[in-house]
Amino acid sequence: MGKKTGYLPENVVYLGTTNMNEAQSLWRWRVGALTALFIIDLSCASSLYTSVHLWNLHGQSARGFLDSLLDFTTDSSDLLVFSILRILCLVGLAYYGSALAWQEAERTERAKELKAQGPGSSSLNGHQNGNKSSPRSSSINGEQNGGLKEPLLIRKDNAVSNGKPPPAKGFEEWFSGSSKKDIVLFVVFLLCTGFQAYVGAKCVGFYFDTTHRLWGVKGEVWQSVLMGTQVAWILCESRYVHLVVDARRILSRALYLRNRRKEKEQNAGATAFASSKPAPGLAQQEGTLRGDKGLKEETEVDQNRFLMRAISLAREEVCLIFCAFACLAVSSASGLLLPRFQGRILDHAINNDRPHFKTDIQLLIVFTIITGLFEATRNLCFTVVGKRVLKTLQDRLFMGVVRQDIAYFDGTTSGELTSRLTNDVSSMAEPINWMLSSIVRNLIALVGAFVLCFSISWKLSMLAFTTMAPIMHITAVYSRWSRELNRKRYALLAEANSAASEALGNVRTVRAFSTEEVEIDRFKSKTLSAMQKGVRDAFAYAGAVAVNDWLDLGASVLILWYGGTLVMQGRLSAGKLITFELYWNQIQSAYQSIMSVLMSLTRAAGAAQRVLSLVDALPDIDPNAGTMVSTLDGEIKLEDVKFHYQMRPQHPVLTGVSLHVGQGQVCALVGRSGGGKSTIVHLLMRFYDPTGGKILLDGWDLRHLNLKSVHKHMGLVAQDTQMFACSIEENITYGLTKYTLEEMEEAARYANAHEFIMRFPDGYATRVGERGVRLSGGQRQRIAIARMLLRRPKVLLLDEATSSLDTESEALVQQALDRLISEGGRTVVLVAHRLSTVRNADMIAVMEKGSVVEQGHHEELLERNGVYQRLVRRQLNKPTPISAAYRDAATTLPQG
Ligand SMILES: Nc1ncnc2c1ncn2[C@@H]1O[C@H](COP(=O)(O)OP(=O)(O)OP(=O)(O)O)[C@@H](O)[C@H]1O
Repeated sequence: MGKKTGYLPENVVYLGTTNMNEAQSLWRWRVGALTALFIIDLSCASSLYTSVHLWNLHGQSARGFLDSLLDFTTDSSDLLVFSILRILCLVGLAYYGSALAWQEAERTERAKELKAQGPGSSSLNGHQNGNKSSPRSSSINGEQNGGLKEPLLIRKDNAVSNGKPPPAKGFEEWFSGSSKKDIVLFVVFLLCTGFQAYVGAKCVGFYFDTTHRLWGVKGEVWQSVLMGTQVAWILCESRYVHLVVDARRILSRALYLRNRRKEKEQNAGATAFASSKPAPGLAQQEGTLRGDKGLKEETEVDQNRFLMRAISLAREEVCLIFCAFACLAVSSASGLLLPRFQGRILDHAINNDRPHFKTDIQLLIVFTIITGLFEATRNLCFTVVGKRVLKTLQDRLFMGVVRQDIAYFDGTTSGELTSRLTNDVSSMAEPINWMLSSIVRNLIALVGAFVLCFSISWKLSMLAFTTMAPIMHITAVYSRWSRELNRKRYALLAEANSAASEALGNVRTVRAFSTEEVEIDRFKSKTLSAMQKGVRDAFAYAGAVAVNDWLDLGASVLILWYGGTLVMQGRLSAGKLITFELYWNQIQSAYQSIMSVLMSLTRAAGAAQRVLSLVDALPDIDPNAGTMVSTLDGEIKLEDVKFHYQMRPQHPVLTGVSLHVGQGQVCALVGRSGGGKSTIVHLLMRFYDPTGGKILLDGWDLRHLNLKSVHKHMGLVAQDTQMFACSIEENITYGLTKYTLEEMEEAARYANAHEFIMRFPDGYATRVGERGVRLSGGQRQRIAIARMLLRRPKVLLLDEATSSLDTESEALVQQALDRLISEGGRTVVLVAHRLSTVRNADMIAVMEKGSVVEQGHHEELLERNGVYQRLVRRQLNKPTPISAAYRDAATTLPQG
């Protein structure tokens, strides 16, 4: 399921929903579940109490009840009383925590509104400005499709992204924030864990009824199940109080946003909110997933979804996975038997039972070899699967990126994309690798060891498991916190990547302006912030692991204490105690392995979201859809074409362009810089679709034609000549599978490129460097022209194709183009500033303010005494560039 607002970048935290119905049902459901838990808890306690008192007729009177309260081993009155007290406390704490969550949600929303209104706002009352909400505030509060369907967002502190540390919080602000609520929740946790430990301790010392039966089942079993259930429910209660508080926050936020929306609608009229368009702030946000028609939904990835996707990615490797699972089954089964043999060997040694001792030693050796062998094979299979999944993922992501609409690339940077292709993919694939190899194995080990522990001594197991609740709680708290932190960290790493590739891509400018230090600082500030987050995560992780380890050791002490007592009483053999301890260690290590996989899944969920969103996003302009075109006459018609770029929606570039270029005609687009000439070329190539009107090619709407087949008949030489880091030959023949060397050389000759190419020692094999840096601008442009000519297109689009050339080269290239044009049968649309380039065109279209203001021949337009004549006159009177530069400098630079 995707989010309604489209792609949500890493500085956004998902909190749930603002849909009122969803929020309310979430709240009701969680409150209901907590109530049910309380009822079960109380039922367990009272059933236990009743069974003890009915069967033992113990503590009938009020006095007896009070006495039995302190009777730890034979009565359960204490459990009943403590259950009632605990439930009352939890209800109170849940209520108070919910109230705090409510306040917190409102405060956060108001602060966000304030922030969005800018530094000018001085009070917390954002209501006065309701009718002129800034783009940012409307992006947060705006709801699409007329409903409260927008997800809840919290933006990270912008200061972090600017490389500056966020302002320090005052104690008041700190303490009045979510910390109070966290303290309440911590108290809930302590309370529940304390009671759990109490019930656990009671389990081992309690005298269960061995004489009575109910429905054929022994009283001992009934009572131990009741007590065991209570231990489990207490853990659930703690968790559910957290969930209720969280649901309250989501509900209060939804309510707050609904009220604010109503207020704003009353103030500003329904128009502002009834619009189904996304708010401009969000629409222009960089790094968002967008298609040609606007923002896109992002694939939301949480742990579970990540798991499902990982499984579906690994589906192709089903044979290897099957083999791995077979090995896993054998190694797990034999691995689970090892502690049993170890315990038995110890018992045989104590009892001096040599024959059994020897047999068990032999069996232990055999099972150890089997376990190791199958374990190694399983590992190998899963590692190979992991590597293959990584490759599939990399390929799919690259496919996903390349096929995106051009509008997407307008709103992102190559550094950001490189970061996705490298960092994010490997961060996502790493846990998949682990997960496949470790999660199932550890689950088997965990469940198996759990059952075996209970079979050895259920009381010992109950005691040991009381430490599981805090371990699980700490792990859950850490993993939630770490997920958000890592989401931010990945975003910062992408920003660092972006800064680096920008600096490296413009390294000459950086050198010319001596801004190396500035660029280094910019990069460092990003990596520093990312590193700080990583270090914080490492500290928290170390803390969580340390506490878990202590608890783990604590459990071992409990096992040895109670187990040792049982051994001394002769109720348990030393070997069984050792077996139990070994199984317990297995449970611990399996649990920790599962947790670390889950934690790495959590960390990787942020990266996975960035990767899978692109993998899943289909372009709005599908180059493979539409009617195939086998030949093209080349007639072009623009009918009232309107257009604006998504990143600047408030600035219309074309306001209604109508133009007809007949088959084989040459049309020159002229006009002021920024008038929209290149935009028309982009629309003809269908890099974007017009926002109004239509473009017809041979009478067909361009949107209905198969773009790939259309592009075969079109040639573009763009303003910024694009080269690949390979040989000149590869650059000229780019995208062609069939060509002859003669054809290539002919194209190069046509473009007046052959001569300079042959002057290079390696000729056509000369490598041009990244983006053609080893060539001059003019050389690059001539190679681009040769590339286009080799395809012999029916429609030529020349966007200032000779702009980088000196007068001599321009004359040479112009000659080549003239020759090509004069061959006839080709429609040419050329954008040019130089008079010499446009004067021979069949038609000149003069563009101003997004529309064609004049059309006609050169002479015709000159006679009109209009915009074209002024342009020509200005060009004829144009001072030399150098004097113009001096003049501009003199008028624009501050004097003195
Ligand atoms: N990808 C883009 N996103 C947002 N705005 C853009 C984008 N490309 C161009 N623009 C804006 O659109 C307007 C028209 O640009 P265009 O490149 O079509 O002008 P032009 O007439 O070709 O200019 P020039 O002669 O200088 O090349 C300009 O204001 C420009 O800033």
